[in-house]
Amino acid sequence: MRILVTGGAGYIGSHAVRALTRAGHQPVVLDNLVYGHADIVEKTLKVPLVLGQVGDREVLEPLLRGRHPALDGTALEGKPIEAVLHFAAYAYVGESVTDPAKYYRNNLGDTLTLLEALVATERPLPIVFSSTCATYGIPQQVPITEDHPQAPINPYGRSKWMVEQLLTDFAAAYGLPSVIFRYFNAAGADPDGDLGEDHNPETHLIPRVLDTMSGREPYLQIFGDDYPTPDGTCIRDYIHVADLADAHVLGLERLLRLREREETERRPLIYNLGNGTGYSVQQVIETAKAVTGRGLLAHVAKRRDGDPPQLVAGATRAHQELGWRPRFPELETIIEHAWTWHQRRHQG
Ligand SMILES: NC(=O)c1ccc[n+]([C@@H]2O[C@H](COP(=O)([O-])OP(=O)(O)OC[C@H]3O[C@@H](n4cnc5c(N)ncnc54)[C@H](O)[C@@H]3O)[C@@H](O)[C@H]2O)c1
Ligand SMILES: O=c1ccn([C@@H]2O[C@H](COP(=O)(O)OP(=O)(O)O[C@H]3O[C@H](CO)[C@@H](O)[C@H](O)[C@H]3O)[C@@H](O)[C@H]2O)c(=O)[nH]1
Repeated sequence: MRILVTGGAGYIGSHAVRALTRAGHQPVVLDNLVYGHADIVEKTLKVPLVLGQVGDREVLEPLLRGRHPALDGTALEGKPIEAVLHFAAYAYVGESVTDPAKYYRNNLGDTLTLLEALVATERPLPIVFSSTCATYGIPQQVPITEDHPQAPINPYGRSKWMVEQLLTDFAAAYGLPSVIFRYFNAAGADPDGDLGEDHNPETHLIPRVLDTMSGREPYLQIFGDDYPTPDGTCIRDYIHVADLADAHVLGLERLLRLREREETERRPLIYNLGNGTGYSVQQVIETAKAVTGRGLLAHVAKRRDGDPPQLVAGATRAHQELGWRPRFPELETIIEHAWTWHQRRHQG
């Protein structure tokens, strides 16, 4: 099936493109390349890349009908899109606080345009949406299950939460089939070593630890060691990016099957994606030392605004309903794959 992957030139989207191809689907990427990498799509993944903004109807409408040329000039053979994986968004929490308009315009505004285009087709096209554990805000209890109240504490999280509301309303009113995945902390890299995390700027913990260990950064800042956790540093649930990618194929195929049997529910299917195990910042550093055999200089800095002390997923629903089984649940493996990618990337 021809599947549109918005944000497919980015970190998680590119891994999902690989998983889709391996499952026999034909992905087409739409990305504005503000943060994505054209080479990864065209040379590594070898799938068509359309350069454009998700909110641009002049790109979107012909693209959904398979009539928009790819960046390299090739046509899409008129084969229409049958479903969408929607990764495209801006995801810098700190920037969302200082420039919320950018986040609401891109993450909410563009997504509204996309959803309108999906329901304007003959039969609403299924969509899988990248949401986040940041929609829960400060958790009342961990592990966090899908029915935990949502109270996001920054504009990024609110933009994702608002899209969840749109999907709920579009399902009820127009029968738009959707899956909402609330990811915990995406990490790691494709085990083949040719895909991985390449954000600029990079704010995520594991790549920053590795940048420091390889001498690209002089030291690591630990944002706060006075949290109510056993060692005082924040606890997160790190989930391998290839496991996230597998979940997307399962979620998509479930939507397609339900639609085929005309059993589409008039509400989104919502799943947390995490391993259910939390690691503190300090534990991540110790594990990275063991994996890489390198040391690093770390300073305790003040808390980063908006960081909840502890985020750990309750993800049994995805296991039970989708048959999702993470292949790489161990933090060691996640860091090992990230390290392989990191070294390869910096060797060019
Ligand atoms: N990385 C994480 O830990 C994490 C956790 C939870 C949720 N998410 C969500 O997962 C998704 C992917 O995250 P990522 O880490 O791969 O980010 P990323 O920045 O690597 O990828 C996003 C891609 O989308 C593109 N893009 C952004 N807005 C666009 C638009 N309006 N039109 C076209 N292209 C656009 C960017 O150029 C980029 O290539 C995002 O929606 C993010 O909010 C990520
Ligand atoms: O240099 C660093 C970087 C991070 N941290 C800490 O490490 C933990 C993990 O941070 P990070 O890797 O930046 O991820 P989160 O901020 O936990 O991820 C959030 O940010 C993502 C957007 O990038 C959201 O989508 C996720 O759902 C949300 O959990 C946090 O406690 C940070 O304070 C440090 O101490 N030093």
